[in-house]
Amino acid sequence: MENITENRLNNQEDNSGNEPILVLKEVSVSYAPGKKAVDNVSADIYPNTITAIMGPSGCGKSTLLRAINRMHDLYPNIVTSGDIYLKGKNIMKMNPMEVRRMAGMVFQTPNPFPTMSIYDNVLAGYRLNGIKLKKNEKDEIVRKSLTAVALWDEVKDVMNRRGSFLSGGQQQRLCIARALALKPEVLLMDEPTSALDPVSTNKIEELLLELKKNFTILIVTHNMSQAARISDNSMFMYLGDLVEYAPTKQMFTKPKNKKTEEYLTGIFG
Ligand SMILES: Nc1ncnc2c1ncn2[C@@H]1O[C@H](COP(=O)(O)OP(=O)(O)OP(=O)(O)O)[C@@H](O)[C@H]1O
Repeated sequence: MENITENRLNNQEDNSGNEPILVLKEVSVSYAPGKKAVDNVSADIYPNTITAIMGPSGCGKSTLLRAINRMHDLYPNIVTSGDIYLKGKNIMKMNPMEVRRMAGMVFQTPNPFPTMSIYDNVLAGYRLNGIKLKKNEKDEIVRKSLTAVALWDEVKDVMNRRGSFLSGGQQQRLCIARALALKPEVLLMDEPTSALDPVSTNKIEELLLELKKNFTILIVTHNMSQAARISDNSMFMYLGDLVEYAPTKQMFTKPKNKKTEEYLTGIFG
């Protein structure tokens, strides 16, 4: 649709002197031959930013996000093409487990492992990766990760209780802690607050603003006011295309593309 160079980010001044941490180059994903759910998407994402990915249902937001941590590899019928560079390394050529460690994923519905304790939930990624840790290392990772999501004080005395014992908002913070425990470069979040009440949503939004000091965050959201509140840059996708990628303020006040404007003003979506 648009020339891909348009989508590098329509305002470089915020990023002067910065190398992108994540580079998408002509990324396409097909679930069935001849039909692209994500079509030739290119974008540079800069460190310590929050990027909102918006667009109507079925436009490819989740599909794009999943490509970034090689989740599509789990299904042989899904074909991904193009290149994705994370900290300069082409993730298409890396071990998928390493990619998933570097690009942590948080889903729409909080999904702590129901039979595991809070403590073990935080460390689940290490277990899945077959990484053995000493007790003091584990304690340190659990404490730091839960502190980073502002959950430590609430759960430090009930660490052996199951993750499912927590409220929905706490469970989502536990899932974010689980992703952070692996010290990722990028956090990929697929509508992480859509199952939460406004108070829990507000806490997660505050948390994301805090976390961006140390991480780079991509968040799929249907909530335009959320995108306006927390994101630095926004992507608008439509029918698999990345139609517009710009600083959020600019996109919300002066969208360049008619489709973006129609979506943001509620004409469709
Ligand atoms: N596992 C799958 N198998 C086949 N087609 C799929 C699969 N997942 C998604 N699709 C199709 O790919 C396209 C993009 O879907 P995707 O879930 O990425 O969109 P989305 O923008 O995240 O939508 P939503 O906002 O509703 O979550 C849609 O046409 C969808 O039907």
